[in-house]
Amino acid sequence: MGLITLLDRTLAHHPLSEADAVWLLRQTDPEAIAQIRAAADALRSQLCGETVTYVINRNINFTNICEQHCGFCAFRRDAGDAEAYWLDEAMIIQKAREALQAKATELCLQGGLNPQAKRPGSWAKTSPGSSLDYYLHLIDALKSRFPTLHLHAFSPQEIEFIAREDDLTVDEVLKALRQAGVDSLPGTAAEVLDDAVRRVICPEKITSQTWLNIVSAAHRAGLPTTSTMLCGHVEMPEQQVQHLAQLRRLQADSLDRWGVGITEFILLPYVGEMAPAALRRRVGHDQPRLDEVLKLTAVARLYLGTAIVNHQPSWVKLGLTGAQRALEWGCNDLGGTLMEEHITTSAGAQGGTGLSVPQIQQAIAALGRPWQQRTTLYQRLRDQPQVLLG
Ligand SMILES: C[S@@+](CC[C@H](N)C(=O)[O-])C[C@H]1O[C@@H](n2cnc3c(N)ncnc32)[C@H](O)[C@@H]1O
Ligand SMILES: Nc1c(NC[C@H](O)[C@H](O)[C@H](O)CO)[nH]c(=O)[nH]c1=O
Ligand SMILES: N[C@@H](Cc1ccc(O)cc1)C(=O)O
Ligand code: SF4
Repeated sequence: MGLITLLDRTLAHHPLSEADAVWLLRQTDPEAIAQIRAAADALRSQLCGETVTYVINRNINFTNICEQHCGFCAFRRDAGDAEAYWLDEAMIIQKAREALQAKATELCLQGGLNPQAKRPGSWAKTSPGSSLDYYLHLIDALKSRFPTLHLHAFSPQEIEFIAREDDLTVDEVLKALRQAGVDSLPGTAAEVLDDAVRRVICPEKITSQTWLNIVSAAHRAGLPTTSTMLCGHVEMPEQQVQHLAQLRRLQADSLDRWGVGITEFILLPYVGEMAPAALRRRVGHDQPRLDEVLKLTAVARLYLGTAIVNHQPSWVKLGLTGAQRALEWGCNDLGGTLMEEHITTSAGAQGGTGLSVPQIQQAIAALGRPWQQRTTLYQRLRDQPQVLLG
């Protein structure tokens, strides 16, 4: 089958096969790549329309103390290191209050896996207390004060960490967090869902199957998730497509069984500049290669098809101009204002740590597209999409 026929079939919602997706990723001819971009952009237009959405949120990375040592992570520290930090609850509440004043609808909470983060409480069996009680107390402190803020919190890796520390099941942890006020989970820690890649870049992390099981368990517990892929390091096109295939299958299964699933796909290009030297040297580039990221952005849009319709680039990692380009390669969302970001910024990302609402709106308007504020779960917040003139 020729390229044009394949792309036309995809636009007619014929699911792309894994072999065809790999073949698309291997295209190097500029004309072929232009066709792939155009098809991804057309599918975006068909499934999402022209409007580009964004969310007003604050990102809080509440501790960088982490028991793991992922090969790409410049953020983690050991307890006692000069730059180690662990925000207390009063500080987190203060940040949430500021977020609400800035009209945020969401707090995104993620941190290191800190074995000291324990509290006495109903789940505690021994003296320093339980990990789950620490997280529950934090969520309750935020939800009781700011009941309208959507709490997008804790990656599948953090869920597994809590369960392991307290000898609980993942289901028990998810149920308790949901009851306390967690509204959805960030789908980070996915990296590449291929255990050969994970052995190289994050050998201590949960396996691919455990990530899939926890995301599925979250959906079963009524918690939507996002989905991500950390790309641009040691992985091959086959492994990238394997990752997308597992997301597509998981989404079909979750929506079919529980009517709750993945809300968006976010490509996270590896930033190596200040990341640990071993992987940085092996990868051989410090900032994302935009043309590779854009091609993968387009193929992800085409492969995920009607299964995951919202695609978001990471402006933190690509810069706002790179993220604008991604909006022409299949993306329909610009993500959050963030207000602060520490994870990829500490790795040397150049996109900055926050965007104002006017910056986001102007970046979208400059592409001639309407913008609209959304909630975390993609409900549109204003009645009419608006276009900034001039
Ligand atoms: C830092 S972790 C925070 C939550 C938790 N510690 C975990 O690993 O799931 C969130 C995500 O940031 C991303 N990340 C970390 N370092 C990065 C880097 N140098 N470049 C791009 N993304 C990075 C990874 O995809 C990781 O899963
Ligand atoms: N939280 C970080 C993000 N993105 C989060 C999104 O803005 C938002 O929470 C999501 O779209 C929910 O629907 N990106 C980063 O690069 N770093 C973060 O810490
Ligand atoms: N964008 C992710 C969260 C995230 C992404 C990248 C990071 O480096 C950190 C966090 C989500 O909302 O699900
Ligand atoms: S990516 Fe997450 S788990 Fe891995 S070292 Fe960094 S903070 Fe820890």
